[in-house]
Amino acid sequence: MGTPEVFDFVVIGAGPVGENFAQYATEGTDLTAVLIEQELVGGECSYWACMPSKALLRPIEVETTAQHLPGVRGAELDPEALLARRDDWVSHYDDTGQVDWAEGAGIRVIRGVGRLSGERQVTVETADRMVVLEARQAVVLATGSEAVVPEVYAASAPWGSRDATGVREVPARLAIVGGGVVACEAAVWMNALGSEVTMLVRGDRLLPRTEPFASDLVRDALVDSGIDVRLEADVSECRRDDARDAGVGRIHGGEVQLTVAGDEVVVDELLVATGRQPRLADVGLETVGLEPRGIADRPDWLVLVGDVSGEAPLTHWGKYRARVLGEQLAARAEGRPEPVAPDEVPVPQVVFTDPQVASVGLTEEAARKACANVVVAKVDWSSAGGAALLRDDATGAAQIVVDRASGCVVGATFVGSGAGELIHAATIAVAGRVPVHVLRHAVPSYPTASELWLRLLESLPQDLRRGTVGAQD
Ligand SMILES: Cc1cc2nc3c(=O)[nH]c(=O)nc-3n(C[C@H](O)[C@H](O)[C@H](O)COP(=O)(O)OP(=O)(O)OC[C@H]3O[C@@H](n4cnc5c(N)ncnc54)[C@H](O)[C@@H]3O)c2cc1C
Ligand SMILES: NC(=O)c1ccc[n+]([C@@H]2O[C@H](COP(=O)([O-])OP(=O)(O)OC[C@H]3O[C@@H](n4cnc5c(N)ncnc54)[C@H](O)[C@@H]3O)[C@@H](O)[C@H]2O)c1
Repeated sequence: MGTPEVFDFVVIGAGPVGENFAQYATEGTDLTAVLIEQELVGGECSYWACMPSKALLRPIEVETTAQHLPGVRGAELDPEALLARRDDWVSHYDDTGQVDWAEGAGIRVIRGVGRLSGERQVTVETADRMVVLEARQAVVLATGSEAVVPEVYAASAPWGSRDATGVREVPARLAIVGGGVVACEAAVWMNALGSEVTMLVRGDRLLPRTEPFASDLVRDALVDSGIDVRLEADVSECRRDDARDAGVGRIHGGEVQLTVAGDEVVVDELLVATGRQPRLADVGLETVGLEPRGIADRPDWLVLVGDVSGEAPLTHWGKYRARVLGEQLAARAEGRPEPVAPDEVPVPQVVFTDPQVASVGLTEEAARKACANVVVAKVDWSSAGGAALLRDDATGAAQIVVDRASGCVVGATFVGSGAGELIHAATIAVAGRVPVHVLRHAVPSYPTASELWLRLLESLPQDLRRGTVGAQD
């Protein structure tokens, strides 16, 4: 295998997070990084997750919006063109552009499976040989996450999120197990593509990590669009003849028969969307005396970032952490003062259903646990003319959660058309700890959906708005 090739940073996994880490750890320095990738540079997000799903969802949202805008006639979905758009946005599963970007930034790319093989050492299994690498500063695991498939479905070769985003054959009847983000978003595009969709949700609401009012609004919208949403629907059995891997996005066998709370549900395909877990298996942890469960107790030279870290499994969050860590480790390597990041940074998320659910920071329930005294303001989506103008069937709501002691917004949730583009204002307010009496002077333009902020601030008690608040009730 020869003498190890030495880099400052050896990064296993070239998803968005690995790429960002390598960029920020080397930019403007003499430090070197290598990215090891077993599939496509750009990772799950670029080819099988964020990009294809959003490429599919946007035309659907535009079409349904157009149907509720008097003055527009003839907006119609073209399924073939929709799938072609998806293929364009995933660059036809070709990562040349991202490899060129990495190499242009001075980052080496090695294709193969990377595994730890000793302290600061990684061995890469490429198509034709083993390559040994050594990290002067750190080995960075950015290996992402993998879907968790409950045992009951394992023998039925169900669809995973890759099949849903990479759909080629549209099943006439599709059951989706799960009520999280993947399940809700996939239900929208599979329904629009013509599947008769049944959602089998174990819990008593969709999107269990968001505000309950958001769960209700999304459920109502999914039901209105013709989706059968079944809550508290436990699947006890799953049978399928001729289960096989027919390729990504193709139907994986015969009919699927599910026993759901005593009822039989028969479908042509089953999508299992029951969550993801950090991809820590088969990365060679045992070679340095570690195992996935004890990963928190690892040496300084081994860094985890992105989905594999167990933090919020979101591209923007992983990339943020990669930027921060990259800059910090570069500074440490060069003996410069390390840039400091705040201890608490709020995590935003947008669920691209219709209506969209955009949230940041704490939910009301979490805020009540974290703060002694919390004030909540909630308004209807159509309370602001600019929001109502976006489509004539506008439904939704906006909510902010304010910590009375500091007068600052600690959480916000917007549910409505285009809500995703509104959330950054809330993120700035929460991250910047801007008191609401100051936010009053951030004037939203008329008539934009941002005027929801006016309505929200007007709903707060006067003392909070005026900034005369103490720690009183
Ligand atoms: C259907 C779906 C839709 C999503 N939509 C959104 C969205 O709209 N917005 C959002 O913020 N998040 C979204 N996410 C989450 C997002 O995809 C992840 O948070 C993001 O991809 C994490 O980036 P990452 O770089 O940590 O991991 P990944 O993107 O998974 O990249 C990890 C890379 O490491 C490689 N790898 C793993 N092990 C090895 C190894 N041993 N050797 C070499 N290479 C290896 C993998 O091949 C992969 O390319 C979505 C997820 C799903 C499933
Ligand atoms: N727009 C976005 O930002 C976006 C889109 C898609 C995915 N993602 C990310 O990907 C991650 C994974 O998404 P996901 O939807 O797979 O996970 P999730 O954690 O959001 O939802 C999992 C769902 O499956 C249910 N579930 C878990 N185990 C089950 C079981 N044994 N039987 C039946 N139901 C079960 C849960 O109750 C929950 O409803 C998310 O956490 C999210 O951060 C983000």
